[in-house]
Amino acid sequence: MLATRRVFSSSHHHLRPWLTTVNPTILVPRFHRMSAHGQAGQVRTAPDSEVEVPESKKPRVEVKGGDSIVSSTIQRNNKVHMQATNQRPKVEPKKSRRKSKLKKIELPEPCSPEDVLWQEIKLVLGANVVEKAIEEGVQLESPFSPQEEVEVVVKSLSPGGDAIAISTNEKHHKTPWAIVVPFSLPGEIIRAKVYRNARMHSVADFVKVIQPNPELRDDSRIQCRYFGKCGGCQYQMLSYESQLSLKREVIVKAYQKFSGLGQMSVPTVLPTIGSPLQYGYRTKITPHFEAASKSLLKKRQQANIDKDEVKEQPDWLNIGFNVVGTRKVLDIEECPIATPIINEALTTERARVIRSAYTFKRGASLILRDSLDPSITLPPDVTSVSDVDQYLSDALSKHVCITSHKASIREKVGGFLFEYPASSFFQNNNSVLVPLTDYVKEAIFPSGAEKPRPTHLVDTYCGSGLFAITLSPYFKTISGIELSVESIRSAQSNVKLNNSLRAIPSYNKLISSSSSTSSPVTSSTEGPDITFKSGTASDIFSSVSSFPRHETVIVIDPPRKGCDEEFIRQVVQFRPAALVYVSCNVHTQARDVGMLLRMVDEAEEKCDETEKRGRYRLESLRGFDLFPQTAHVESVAVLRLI
Ligand SMILES: C[S@@+](CC[C@H](N)C(=O)[O-])C[C@H]1O[C@@H](n2cnc3c(N)ncnc32)[C@H](O)[C@@H]1O
Repeated sequence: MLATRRVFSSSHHHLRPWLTTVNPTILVPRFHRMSAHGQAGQVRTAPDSEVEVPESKKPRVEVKGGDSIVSSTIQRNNKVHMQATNQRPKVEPKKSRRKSKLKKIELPEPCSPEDVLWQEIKLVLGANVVEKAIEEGVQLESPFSPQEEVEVVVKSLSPGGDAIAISTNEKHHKTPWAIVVPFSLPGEIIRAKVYRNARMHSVADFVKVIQPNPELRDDSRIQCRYFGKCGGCQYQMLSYESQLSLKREVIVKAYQKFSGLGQMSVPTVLPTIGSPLQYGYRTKITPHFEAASKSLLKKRQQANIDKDEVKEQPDWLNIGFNVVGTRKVLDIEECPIATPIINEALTTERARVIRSAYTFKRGASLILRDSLDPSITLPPDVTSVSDVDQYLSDALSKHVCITSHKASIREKVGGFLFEYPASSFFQNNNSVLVPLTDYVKEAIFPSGAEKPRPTHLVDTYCGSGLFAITLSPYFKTISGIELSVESIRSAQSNVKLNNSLRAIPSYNKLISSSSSTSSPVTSSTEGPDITFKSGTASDIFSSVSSFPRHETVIVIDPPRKGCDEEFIRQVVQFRPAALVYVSCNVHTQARDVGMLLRMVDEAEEKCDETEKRGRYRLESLRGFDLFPQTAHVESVAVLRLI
């Protein structure tokens, strides 16, 4: 899963930046991911059951020094099967020591990924049982030792896509204990191999399905030969419909567990909006690789082998994504959720890394981003271009893959163009951005609304201006704020770029098909007054104090950690007509929305009748699927002043 949404995630991720010092086009911050969005290699789907794998695409199954990970997607007769497991380094069980040293149960940080998993484990084991264990204050002893294989029945899916299961063997039930295992579905019986014990649960590798859930699982849907091993995707064996409904469930549970709101305050979560593309959608991937070990470099030096002499990919060099649940790199030649242009470029980039395999002092990450060709200058100098229509048509259709983090990326979202540095944040699934931004617009301007039509927009955590600019035809005044100075510069130049393009009749003609149908407040020639400011989100309120609050909408789109309390306090004080909270982490969104509604209640209770500003209703909740085949869900919450 992975952008790093951000994908990974970003995420949605534990990221450890690590800067390299070698080849400039691949010198990007290096991230170790525990999970990433959608990163895997490709095989073509066979129409019926199993997936055909061309001979050339069979994974290399290799064991190095006894500790490497072996493909969990074992192939027999050129078919991909969800069977077999990863082989991890042998860890001798330390049973006797652990028995005598019972540790206190330490609870995870609220709303962290560990906490989200823990809440799901509690649900499976029974909250009472867990509370009792916590009260007694001891770490229960795992019934399993590392490396032990166990047959489990899956009870539920965690929001991260891992299954929460319990042993099918009653002798293990004396201790309340869950097993967390990937690639498994509710109701299934799975063979799993424990590799780590933690707070009232063991983490295990998937070994094989003993009894599938026939209503959910169909392994013939799997399009990637690395599925079951790569940490990127979790749901390729599911129908798309099932993926969307699982993602809706994640939102339902997140609001139950993390908002602190009563049932009456939370609306029925609407069905998740799917991505128009379910494969080949991802516009950014960041595969990585390790450098040769010092001893290997020394050996080659002693043997007088030139560092440029690399005939074929060395056995130790894997270029790809992390093996699920590990920091080991899986060699991946193709990622079926990435766009075709990215996959084409991946071959070239891999070859370049292989040629320079012995020149890297450290591991590094590659960056591959799908972009409209930024070498086509925009706006064009219409006086010198002979065929403006053709020129613009090329500019809006010719895709390239950018591999330098310093280069500029160009993307089209409906009738708007966005340019931003390759290293900056931008949503990683272009195909869903028109539905997403249209949805936000429709939430702001619901049909049949009697209240004053909003005229002012505050785009907080605005990045390079996605919401501010796509919503610009509908507002008189817009103000955006963002921490990254680079992104703010992009947002400012994107306003200018789009204004210049709008002045070209051929451009308007070209993009009219993708333009929105509802009537804008401002005409395209007039344009709203848009200002962007760099800073932390709560700083925006000093600049928008003159905005009429009953005609103002705030869009909130924070990173995974959500908003800080100060920001929420300022929103409560300002109290605009509506809030649209877009989030890549529904758990922090639920926490923030709950906190906001409680703060509003408190403020209303404390003040005099004349000072009351009104309460919000959480009007709607809906997921958007920005990352098909992965467990990730984007959640949009709409709050309106009653
Ligand atoms: C999920 S992205 C959304 C960006 C933009 N709305 C979009 O969709 O392209 C979150 C953005 O918040 C920015 N950010 C992180 N912390 C922030 C803060 N405290 N105040 C303002 N912006 C912040 C990040 O740089 C990032 O661009």
